[in-house]
Formats: sequence, C-alpha cells, structure tokens
Amino acid sequence: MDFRRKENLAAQGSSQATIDEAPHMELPALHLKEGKGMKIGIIVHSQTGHTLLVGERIREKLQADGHEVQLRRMQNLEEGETKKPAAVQLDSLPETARFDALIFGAWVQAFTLCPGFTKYVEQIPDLGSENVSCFLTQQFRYKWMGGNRAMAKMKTLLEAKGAVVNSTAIINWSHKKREQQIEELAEHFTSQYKA
Ligand SMILES: Cc1cc2nc3c(=O)[nH]c(=O)nc-3n(C[C@H](O)[C@H](O)[C@H](O)COP(=O)(O)O)c2cc1C
Repeated sequence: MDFRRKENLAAQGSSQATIDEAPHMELPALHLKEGKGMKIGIIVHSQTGHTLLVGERIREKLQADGHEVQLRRMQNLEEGETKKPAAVQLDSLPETARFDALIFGAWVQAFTLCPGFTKYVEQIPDLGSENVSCFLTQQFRYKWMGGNRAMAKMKTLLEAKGAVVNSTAIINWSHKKREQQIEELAEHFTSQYKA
C-alpha cells in the first residue's frame, strides 16, 4: 500500500508550522484569567502534512476565540519508514512548558501510533496535571483500522507523563466526511476553553 504517494498528494497546500498567538478555555480544571485568553500549545508530529493541517484548523478557531496559540510541528529526519521509536531521529523537540493547556497531534503508522510521537513523549519532561487533548490522523476510513489502538497508546503515554487527557479525536483522511470531521474536532476542542 503506497500511503506516502497518496499523502504527498493530499498534503499539498499544507505549510510549515508557525508560531502565533491566541488562547482561552473553559474546562473546570483550568484557571482562566478573567478577560484573558489562555496560552495553548498545539504540538504535532506530521510527516506529510495532514496532522499539521488539522492543527492549523484548531489554531484558527482558538485564535478567533482570543487565545494565544503556538503551533509546533516535528518530523522524523529519516526518509523511509522507521518502525521503532529508538531508531527515530526527530528534527525538533517542541517544548511543553508555559502553556495553560496542550493539544497533541500525531498519526497512525502500521495500525499503531507513529513511533516518532512515542520518541517525543519519552523525551519531554513530566507534564504535571497539564490539561491535554489529543488527536490522530489516519488514512483509512474507520477508526478500528489502527486509529483506536494508536489513540489508546497515545493516551497511555501522555498519562504516564502525568497529563490529564480531556478530549480525543481521530480524523479518517479518506473518509468522505473528512472536512466535517475536522470541523467538528476543531469546534469540540475549542469549546473546551470557552468561558
Ligand atoms: C508507513 C506508513 C504506515 C501507515 N499505516 C497506516 C495504518 O495502519 N492505518 C491508517 O489508517 N493509515 C496509515 N498510514 C497513513 C497515515 O496515518 C496518514 O496518511 C496520516 O494522515 C499521515 O499523517 P501526516 O500527513 O501528518 O504525516 C500510514 C502511512 C505510512 C507512511
């Protein structure tokens, strides 16, 4: 199955991560400063751009709500498929400190979580009881084709770092309702931070 070719085509138009501003949020566990948005970090592992694109959509909505948002993208440096986290070399290690909430994004590789994200989480400091949401992208139309398993792993890894995972979502890239999925995800994640 040639995922790479499909992904490259589909990812056209996606761009490098940028850094901007924008947060504010409403989960009971969060301490929203009155009249101010929150500082929210969106950290994605994205090889071909799908996961980054979803991160960008979330960022747009959060910024529209007045939050200060930083979107950071990391990638594997290897060209081909790397199967084990230990063999992955990441181009960067986005920092997790100084945010009121974090959103992580990654993708499904070989019916489980991409090893680059595992490698990343292994290296970051403890997240304390940081408020976290996470999402995945996958090529197949159904979440049981790797998505659910990858999400369970992603949650376990983040919780082992002390994170409290509030929301999760999976985008099925070849699903005919992909756009709707992305819109709903962005809406849902953003609604968590409304005052
Ligand atoms: C080596 C490899 C293995 C993959 N395995 C799966 C899989 O098991 N299930 C699936 O739905 N998609 C699979 N995909 C597709 C990716 O999960 C999907 O294209 C994802 O959106 C890529 O995210 P990115 O563009 O942010 O890198 C695979 C892709 C590659 C390159």
